Amino acid sequence: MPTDLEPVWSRLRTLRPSGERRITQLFEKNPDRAKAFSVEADGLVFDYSKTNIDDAARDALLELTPDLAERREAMFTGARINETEDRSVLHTALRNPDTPLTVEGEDISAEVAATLERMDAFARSVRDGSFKGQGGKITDVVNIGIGGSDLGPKMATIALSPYHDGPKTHFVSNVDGADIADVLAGLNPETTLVIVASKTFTTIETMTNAQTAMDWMKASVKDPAAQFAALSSATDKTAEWGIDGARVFGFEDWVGGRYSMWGPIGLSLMLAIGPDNFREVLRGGAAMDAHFRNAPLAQNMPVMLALVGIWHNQVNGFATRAVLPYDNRLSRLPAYLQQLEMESNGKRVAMDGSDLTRPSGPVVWGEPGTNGQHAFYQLIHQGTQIVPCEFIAAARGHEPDLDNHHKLLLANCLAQSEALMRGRSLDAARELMKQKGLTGDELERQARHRVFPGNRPSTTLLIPQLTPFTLGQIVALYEHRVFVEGVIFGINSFDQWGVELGKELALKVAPLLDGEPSPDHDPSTRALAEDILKMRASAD
Ligand SMILES: O=P(O)(O)OC[C@H]1O[C@H](O)[C@H](O)[C@@H](O)[C@@H]1O
Repeated sequence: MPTDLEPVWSRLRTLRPSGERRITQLFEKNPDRAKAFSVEADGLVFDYSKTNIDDAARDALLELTPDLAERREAMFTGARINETEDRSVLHTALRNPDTPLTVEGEDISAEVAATLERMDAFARSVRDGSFKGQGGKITDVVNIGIGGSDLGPKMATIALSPYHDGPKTHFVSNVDGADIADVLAGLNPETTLVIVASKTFTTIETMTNAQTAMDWMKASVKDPAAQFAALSSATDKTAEWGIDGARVFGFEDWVGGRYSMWGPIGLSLMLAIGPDNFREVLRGGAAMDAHFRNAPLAQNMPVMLALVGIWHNQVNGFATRAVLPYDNRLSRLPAYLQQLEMESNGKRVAMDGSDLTRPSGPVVWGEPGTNGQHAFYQLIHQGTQIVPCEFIAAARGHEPDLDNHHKLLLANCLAQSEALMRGRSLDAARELMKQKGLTGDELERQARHRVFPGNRPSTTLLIPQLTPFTLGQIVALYEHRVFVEGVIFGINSFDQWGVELGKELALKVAPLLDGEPSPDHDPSTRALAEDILKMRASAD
């Protein structure tokens, strides 16, 4: 029976700062605040001092976690915590292949290690050219997958481009033919390896793209299936595609799609950066696991990241959060986190089926800095909504010759969080206008446009450098944040029934586009389908 947290939630509401209290005052009161409201984990620093959380609020937030230790152990040890699908949740086992783990009589770690060895051997053979396409050494790899079978490997492959020394890696996800057409254009089928990544091996987008790739390959090579590999939990289905079992890498249903980049779904990443670097990603994830399992809650990075998020969304009512990596190679991290966070915690009922009494997860969005600064930061600084910002920055880049760029990047990151907190008062804005020679009503009017309310919260995650190890730490950090939030909300973070509906509906609508009458659809949908048919006909 989960502990009743209502009294803690009520207290948290009373601890929301009144309009008068500013974050800057918290720093005045406590000169050690920057350190006291930061957490370290194996070289990573998470600074949440530029938020309106004070000691009392932090203490109360920590009281939201009475069940956490027990639930955390339940996850790590393979209890069936995904109750609506009756499954264990063991993606952590994928990055801890050397830690013995037996679940329900099955030696999980041995299975994980064996699959990793097979991936390793296959990746080496592709990279060294001993595995050949029908036109010689593999030059290009196309990963076909969607959702969790795309976002993780794609995000990580972009993030780790300085480590690429394997074949060029491409990703196709959208069922829009434009996606696969653009990727295949210019590739040589004789030296391309196609990876079909799908946990279920039934996802219509992926299967449609895979068929198109197979047809493309068939037009040029004798044995197209020989240049296909498959990553799936449904290894029975991969056989139907004629893909040799030696190139099929299976995983169990205890790996959720959005948590799957650590295992076979990461094959495209492994091919790009090599098995040794891939294992470094795993080591980074495992280091964050150990930290999450062992660090006291107040010094526990995923726990504090989760509690800060809860403070902003559930307690203060800020509806979204922005993830702002000041690292161009983390350009797909916001998209990755959108699936991780919103598919996991975008729920409306508790584990027992009862309605939630407060919001679950917020809307997550973002773009790399500094690009975002020249686009949507206007709203973040001066809009009427408060958007808590999660800045991410690496102390060092990978381009020593361009260190001037990197310092400027970092300066921008720090400047933004400082400006969000401090703002600019009306008096300071008036002074600026005075210096420009304005007076009277015009000075006042112009000054008001230049006021920044400030007191806007942000956190900063600092990493030494974006490496395979630190990327592993970051991804595992966010995974565990989602877990902690899910435990506190009392929801199941590991199912995704909300996505299933879309899959069913698309199949039901398809006949409309073939001109078949279908009274089951609403008038708007029918009218739109008719317009589409008319437009398509007039273009013929
Ligand atoms: O890997 P697949 O079985 O093809 O699934 C791909 C994606 O499908 C659905 O959209 C699920 O909601 C995602 O969690 C999953 O990652």
